[in-house]
Parts: sequence; structure tokens; C-alpha cells
Amino acid sequence: MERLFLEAKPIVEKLHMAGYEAFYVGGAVRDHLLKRVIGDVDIATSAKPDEVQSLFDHTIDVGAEHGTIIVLHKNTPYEVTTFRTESEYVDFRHPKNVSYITSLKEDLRRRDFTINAMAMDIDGMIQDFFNGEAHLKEKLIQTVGSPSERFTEDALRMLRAVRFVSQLQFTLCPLTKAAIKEHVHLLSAISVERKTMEIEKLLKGINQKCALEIIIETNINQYLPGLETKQQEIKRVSTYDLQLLTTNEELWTLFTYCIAPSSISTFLRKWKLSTKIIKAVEKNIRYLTILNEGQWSDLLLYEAGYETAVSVEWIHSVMTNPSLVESNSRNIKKLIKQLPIKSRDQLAITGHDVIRCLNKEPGPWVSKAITEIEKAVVMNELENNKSAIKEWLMRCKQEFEQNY
Ligand SMILES: Nc1ccn([C@@H]2O[C@H](COP(=O)(O)OP(=O)(O)OP(=O)(O)O)[C@@H](O)[C@H]2O)c(=O)n1
Repeated sequence: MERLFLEAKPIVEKLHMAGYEAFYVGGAVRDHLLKRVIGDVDIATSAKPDEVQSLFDHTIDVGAEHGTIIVLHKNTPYEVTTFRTESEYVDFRHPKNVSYITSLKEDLRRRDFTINAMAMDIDGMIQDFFNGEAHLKEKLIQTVGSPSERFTEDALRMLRAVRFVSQLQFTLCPLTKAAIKEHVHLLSAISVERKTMEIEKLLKGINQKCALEIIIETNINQYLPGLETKQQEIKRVSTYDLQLLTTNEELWTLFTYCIAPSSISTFLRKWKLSTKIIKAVEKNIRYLTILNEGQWSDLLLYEAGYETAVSVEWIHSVMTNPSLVESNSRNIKKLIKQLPIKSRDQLAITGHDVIRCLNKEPGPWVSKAITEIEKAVVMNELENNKSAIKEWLMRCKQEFEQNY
């Protein structure tokens, strides 16, 4: 059995010892059967949340009202969830009313898709009541039972369905797709944060082209921030191999560049992205736009800085010549290495030196003068040593006095 399951085994054993049922469930079982890298191992149990809490020393109550307790074992968090009831999704505002069921099958019946509704026992035996394994073989995304019921319980599942099409290269069962078209409006009640997580996974998936086509076909885009009228732009995104991108910043840069290049921060704020990502994307798009109209110069590379220049070159290659991403990236790194300086603090002169040299009162002019020195050094018009720079400053003294 896979290492991650073995690491979680002591938790399952402890639950068994205390007389409860416990199984590995959800995505980890699916990915294990698909021989994909597994993510988090989740456990479903007949033990109630308070029973789980009293059984383990290190627990975090992340949603006992939904039946979920995190158990920390050797510093790894495991979600241990009491077999769910219908009310888990429908009426969690009244946790007191939750009556937990005792059967694994009932728990699995309320999960989203058949491929996610399998369990595995401590010995690796698969519990599959809803044809999950068959659908894995057929590469089919199909809800457990009625799609209308599953999507009404949690509308995000519609977006999850398309995300799995992208990640797993599966197809949507026709009834599931028809139900998405029928219930798509329910997505308006879903929080942006949950949609953002799904769309990131969708865009990174191997089959994002097909998934984005389904997004348009089913009208899901009507319920995604800033994408309501962007069918053509989404199609454009779908033509790129986004799997080549290496960070979320790069992903959101390409996405925003195609969808909303003239309202970057408004668009990204709608997705509730962090200021850090928004700033990085704005900077990337500034240089991507310049690069699309021309090419890197030494000065441009210097101004962008190593990280941005390398990222932007990478994104630009993904968009224009994906077979050259690696070699273009190598070339740009070489060019940056060859720059006489990489940042202001590598200049052989400081602000104090500049003030002393020109014998003027300190003021905003100092920073402007340093910017000019930087430019001259980067463009190889001036050598980066103190006396050369001082000489240059003296020669330009008149100009500084007039302009700054
Ligand atoms: N809206 C949802 C979300 C999750 N699940 C169930 O909870 C499991 C765990 O959900 P989650 O960790 O969000 O996703 P995974 O399916 O594990 O996929 P991944 O880890 O790749 O995100 C799912 O497999 C599914 O059985 C569900 O029924 N309905």
C-alpha cells in the first residue's frame, strides 16, 4: 500500500481499537486507483466528532458541526469525518439537528461523483457501491445517483465536475452535463474563494482545453467573476499549453492577459486574489505587453528584475513558441547574468557620494541622478567604478542643475 496510507494507518487502527469503523475515502482512493500522486488522505468513521477528539491527543476542530475533526499525526493533518448525513450539506446552520448515520454506504451515497465515492479499508480492500472503479476505467465523471440532487446539495460540484475533466482527462456523462446546464444558476450562491480554487486546478489540468470548452457550452462562465461575456477570450486561453506554466502568478498572468488586460486589478480582485499576486501579475503584464511589441533590451531586463524577466519570458514563450520555452529561458538568464549590475545596490557609488561630488543640498534630485547613473551603467555607456562615475557626474553637472 502506498506510503501516505501507511502513514495514516495508526489513526484508522486507533479508531478500530476503540470499536469504530474507519476507512480511507475520497480523492486519495481515486488517485491511488489511477496510480496518480495522491494528495491528502481523508478518513471517514462511525465515531462522532467529540469521540474523535477524545480519542486523539492532537486535534483541531475545523468544523465539528459538519462532522470534521483534524487529527494531527506526526505533524501531518488528517481530516477525520463522521459518516455524513443528508443534513451535512443541506442544513449545517443547525448542527444540533445533525443525526449521524452509521453506514459507510450512506456516507458514500452523498458524495459528488462515483469516482470520488469509493472507500478503502485498512487492508487495501476497495469498497465500491456505485460503480466508481468501472467509471475510472471508462474515464467517466458521473454523479452518485441523481445529478440534480447532488448539484442542489452543493453547486460547486458542477465546477468540480469540469475540473476533473481537465485534471483526469475524463468525459462528462451526458446526464451529468445536462444537469449542469439546468442547474448552472445555482453557482451564483457559491463563494468566490471556492470557485477560485477550482478554476486554478482546472487551468492547470492536462485537458484544460476541453474543460474550458465545457465551461462555455454549459454557461458556467456566466457565474465566474469577470468571465460573464468572455467566451472568445476563454477560447483563446484554451489554445495555450498552461501546464508549461510553473507558478500561480504565471497562470493568472496569462489568464488575465487574455481576459482583461486593461482592468487587471479589478479583474483579479473579483477573484479575491492576494495583493501579492495582483502586484506580480500587474508587473508581469506590463513587461509582457512591451515584449509583445518589441524585444528585451538590457535596460528593460534590468528594470524588470531577474524574477519578473524570467517569468515574463517564460509566459511569452508559452504563448508564442512553446517548443522553445526552455532554450529561451536559458538565453534570457544568460543575458541577465551579463548585465554590468543587477540592482541599484551594486552601483559603485552611493547617494552620499553623489551629493558630495556635486556639492548640492540633498533632495529628490539624488535619486533621479542615481537612476541616470544606473541607466548609463546598464547600457554600458559608463563603467561601474567610483572615479569613472564621479567624472561622468561632473560632466553632466550642468544638466543635473538645469533639470533636477
Ligand atoms: N463538493 C464536494 C466536495 C467534496 N466531496 C467529497 O469529498 C472528497 C474530498 O474532497 P476534496 O478534498 O475537496 O477533493 P478531492 O476529491 O480529494 O480532490 P483533490 O484533492 O484533487 O482536490 C471528494 O473526493 C468527495 O468524495 C463532495 O462530495 N462534494
